[in-house]
Amino acid sequence: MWCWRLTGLFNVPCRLSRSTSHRSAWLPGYRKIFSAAAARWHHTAPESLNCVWQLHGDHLELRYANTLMRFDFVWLRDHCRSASCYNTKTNQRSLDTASVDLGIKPKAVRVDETTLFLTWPDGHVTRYGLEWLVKNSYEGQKQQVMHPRILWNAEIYKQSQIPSIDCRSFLETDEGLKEFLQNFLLYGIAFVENVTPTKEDTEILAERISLIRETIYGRMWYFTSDFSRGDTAYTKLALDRHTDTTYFQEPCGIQVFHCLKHEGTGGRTLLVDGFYAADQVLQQAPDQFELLSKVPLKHEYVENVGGCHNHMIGVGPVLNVYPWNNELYLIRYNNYDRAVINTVPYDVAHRWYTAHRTLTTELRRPENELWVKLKPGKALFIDNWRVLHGREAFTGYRQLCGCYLTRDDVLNTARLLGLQA
Ligand SMILES: C[N+](C)(C)CCCC[C@H](N)C(=O)O
Ligand SMILES: O=C(O)CCC(=O)C(=O)O
Ligand SMILES: [Fe+2]
Repeated sequence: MWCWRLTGLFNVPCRLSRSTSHRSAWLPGYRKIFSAAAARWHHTAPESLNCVWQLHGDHLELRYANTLMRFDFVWLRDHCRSASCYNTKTNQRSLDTASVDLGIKPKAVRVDETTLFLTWPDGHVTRYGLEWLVKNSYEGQKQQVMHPRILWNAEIYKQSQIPSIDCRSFLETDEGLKEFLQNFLLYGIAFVENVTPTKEDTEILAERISLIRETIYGRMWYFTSDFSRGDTAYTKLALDRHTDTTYFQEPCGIQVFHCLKHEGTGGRTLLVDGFYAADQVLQQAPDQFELLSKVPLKHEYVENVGGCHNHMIGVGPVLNVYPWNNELYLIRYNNYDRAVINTVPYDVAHRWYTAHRTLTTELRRPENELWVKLKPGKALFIDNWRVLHGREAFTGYRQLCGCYLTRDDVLNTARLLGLQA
């Protein structure tokens, strides 16, 4: 499996395994530090280079498992897992962090093969497993991806021949559900087949993996081209690729679509991996990627049709990345619902339009477009934080049902099944 990482705004993402790629980046510098300070480094055992450490004025430096880590002393006191500091039954901290002296420094440090021991001025002893430190340190985190993913264009997606999961296996077995969720996490889309084409059966599917997110559109919704709501979705017109609910402070995490009926032509669904396109931007123009991840934008939904009156505003950049490793986690892209740009001065606005054009060009490449015709019985789950959807214009009567899901609850289900989410 490819492990795609956005290693840094000004780096090209790589497909190398995580340890090799990062180590090569810092090893020369590290060697220098290491040899200059060699006399003061402490080893686990004289013959072992497994773990070495050094106490500095304001931090502890530790090298273990090819990771050079630096820990703040308050951090080390704060994360103490001793019985008086941490409740392992609830997995909650009991220590009052505000009671820790900000100038605290360990009075003794010792390391054996597996554990770091710190004795604090008041005599309290903190123990850390070295493996735990690697996993939980900033330096360790930087080398990890939060969400393993496979970025795709139409060819890659088709080549991987991801099967749809049978409805019964999805509903009745953990293996079926897990396979579905693994596909969903990796690709941002997944299908369930042999679903009874009703709103009620679609609801049962949704509830198998998450809480349903009720919105201004309701809990489970039906929609046709009756313009019952003041939005283009409720017409027969084509809809260009977009993500939904960009005008929420937290856009809906997942969208479920199930076509219950279509007597007519057209109406195919378009799917585009927004992260694949963003990754192309990162490679071609990292400064444009950065701008798209920094400029805050407003999206807005103003509705005054029939009895429906709504005014929603959501603020956030087009690309949302974790600042410590630059990994993308959310794309907000909806040119219909984007509001007036008044959050940046004119020159930044112009640079933003250039960057938006680069991203749009990638999103519109025909080779990135996956077209599917939704049919009764086949439900589609879309990661609305990653994969854009659109539709072709259509004729005739077409009825879609579906709902939005809360992202936290989908990821919760995935983690409980042992998946990294
Ligand atoms: C899915 N459903 C028909 C209920 C709502 C459609 C919302 C459409 C809106 N322009 C957006 O992109 O958020
Ligand atoms: O009609 C469709 O296939 C999708 C319309 C749409 O974008 C939506 O409902 O969010
Ligand atoms: Fe939509």
